[in-house]
Amino acid sequence: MSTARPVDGLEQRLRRLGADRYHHRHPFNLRMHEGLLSPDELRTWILNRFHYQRHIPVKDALILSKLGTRELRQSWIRRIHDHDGVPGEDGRPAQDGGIERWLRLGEAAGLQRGLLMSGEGVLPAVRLAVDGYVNFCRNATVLEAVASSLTELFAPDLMTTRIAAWERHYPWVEPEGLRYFQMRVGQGRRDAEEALALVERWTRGRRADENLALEAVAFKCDVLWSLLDAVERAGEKAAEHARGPSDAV
Ligand SMILES: O=C(O)c1cc(C(=O)O)c2c(n1)C(=O)C(=O)c1cc(C(=O)O)[nH]c1-2
Repeated sequence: MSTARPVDGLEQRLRRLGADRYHHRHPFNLRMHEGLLSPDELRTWILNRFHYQRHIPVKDALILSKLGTRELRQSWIRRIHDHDGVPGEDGRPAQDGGIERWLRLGEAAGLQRGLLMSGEGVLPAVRLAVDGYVNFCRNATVLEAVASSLTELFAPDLMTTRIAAWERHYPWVEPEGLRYFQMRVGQGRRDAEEALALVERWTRGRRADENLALEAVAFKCDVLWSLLDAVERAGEKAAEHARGPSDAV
């Protein structure tokens, strides 16, 4: 009988990486779930995450341009519609997208959509993290660019936790605001399944290619982690400012 351990498949390796490095473990998210964020901290997160959200269709358009067949493009283009929405014949939206729902989330938390649209208040490190993700999808191979979306394997569970935490701890956010996350749970599951099937098809169990996919997901975890580091630090600075000058010499 062989005592060799079976070699883990790609999905198992991805799930192990996520368990370790996905932003569900970030202290800011842990505080969010425990109900410990102030209204200003939650609003800072919503405003800065909008910068990420509005760039998702841009990175998906870059990925679209790398897909070599009609079938792949037909499928991937849905992601752009999911976020940008679909215009109707009369110029009014036939289908709202995630960006519109995120603007409503801002309004539900007391942030005017004009402020979110202006980009005012987006933290420098958040701009860099989001640029990093967009440029990764611009410059990497199609395998790596598609693989970098695979953090979505972990997002639906995190959003389910988030919805429950917000209902419980932040009732001042109007329930309509949660629509973004409620819609995204199903969309994220479907997107992750689709991307995983593509990455498995392209890597065909070759270890070196699987490693490239894992590195892309590790990079994406760093993007999401850095974004929260910046938001968390902004909250600490605001609290220090509110306390006034310290006595330390
Ligand atoms: O709130 C979250 O924790 C979270 C995480 C992620 C993710 O893991 O990339 C996405 C989203 N939300 C999200 O809303 C979203 O539309 C999305 C698209 C993508 C992607 O890489 O294509 N990730 C995510």
